[in-house]
Amino acid sequence: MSDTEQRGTRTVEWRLSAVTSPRLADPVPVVTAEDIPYITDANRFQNLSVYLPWTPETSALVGTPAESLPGVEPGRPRIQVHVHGGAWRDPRLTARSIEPTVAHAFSGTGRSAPIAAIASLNYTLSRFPTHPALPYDPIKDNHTDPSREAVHPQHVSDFLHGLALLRSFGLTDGSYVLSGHSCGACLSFQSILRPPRHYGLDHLPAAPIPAALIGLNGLYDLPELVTATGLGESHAHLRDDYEMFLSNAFGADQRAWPAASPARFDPAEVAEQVREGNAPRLVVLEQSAEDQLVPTRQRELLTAKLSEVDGLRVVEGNRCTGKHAAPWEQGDMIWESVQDVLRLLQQED
Ligand SMILES: N[C@@H](CC(=O)c1ccccc1NC=O)C(=O)O
Repeated sequence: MSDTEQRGTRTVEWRLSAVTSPRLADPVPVVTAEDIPYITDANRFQNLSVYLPWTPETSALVGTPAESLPGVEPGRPRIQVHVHGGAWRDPRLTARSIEPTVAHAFSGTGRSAPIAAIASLNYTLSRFPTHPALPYDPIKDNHTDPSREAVHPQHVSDFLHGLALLRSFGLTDGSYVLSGHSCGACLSFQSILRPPRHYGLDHLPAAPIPAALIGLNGLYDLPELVTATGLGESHAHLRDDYEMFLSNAFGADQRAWPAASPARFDPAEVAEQVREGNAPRLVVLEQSAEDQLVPTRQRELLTAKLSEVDGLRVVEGNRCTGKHAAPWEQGDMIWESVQDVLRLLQQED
């Protein structure tokens, strides 16, 4: 292993690799640094990966330690940061799920890509005692895997530690677009629209502020996911699954769920964050009408709530179609959505 031990965290070197998308004929070469820990004595999910397009400049980085994000421009959105989904519990859905999107973003060889880097974060998961192949129950398994025992607000805490590492790599306010899929969308909106103190995380630094937030097939109103009206007829059969994984991720006391739900944030408080420059002015919400896991009502509720926020532009995107996982599995939809956001941001300049 070429990694070197340092201060209880690992330094990871840039290496040449390739990523694929089912929608592209050929693998796309990239320069990547994978699984960079963002906290001392990290568990196996407290890390992030960075992907760069393969260019003469980035080739020169291969074999050197990944310590900065090349191509950051102050105040210009040149970076995408992504948070994966998986119901806060699926160990098979990781930061690598952004790779098909990376392939689309960096497939135009010779042309300079509109963004300079894509970072993708892992975070500690919650228990998943009923996973068909990889079940984990803290009591039965005698706490052998802390990387699968998170309870809210640990997911937010991990994500903020990850953004703090990216800040030390050069990420600044306005220099990136933040995307999240499913529970990753929930985590992004939780972490950016409310300050750390909302979760009792006052000891953590606030995140660098993204230029825009993109929610993809996201979960935004947790109490509604366990009610008949919230789920609707099409998704009513998922009630017990939702109740199980939301209880594992947020605690069984459902009185704590509203404060953790982006669709229930106080619009006046979010407006104050926007006014002070501590939250983005643009939010794009993507929701596939054919999503078999997330009811479209989740997006409707968040659109309605965030439309009450003075100074915030809320746009319903139309790039996501097909099943719940299609956006990250195929990559092209997420990349189209990021490009839409870059265009919307340009219009505002
Ligand atoms: N394979 C996943 C399914 C899943 O991710 C999921 C299921 C229902 C509603 C939302 C989901 N994902 C959100 O992150 C699981 O069962 O953990």
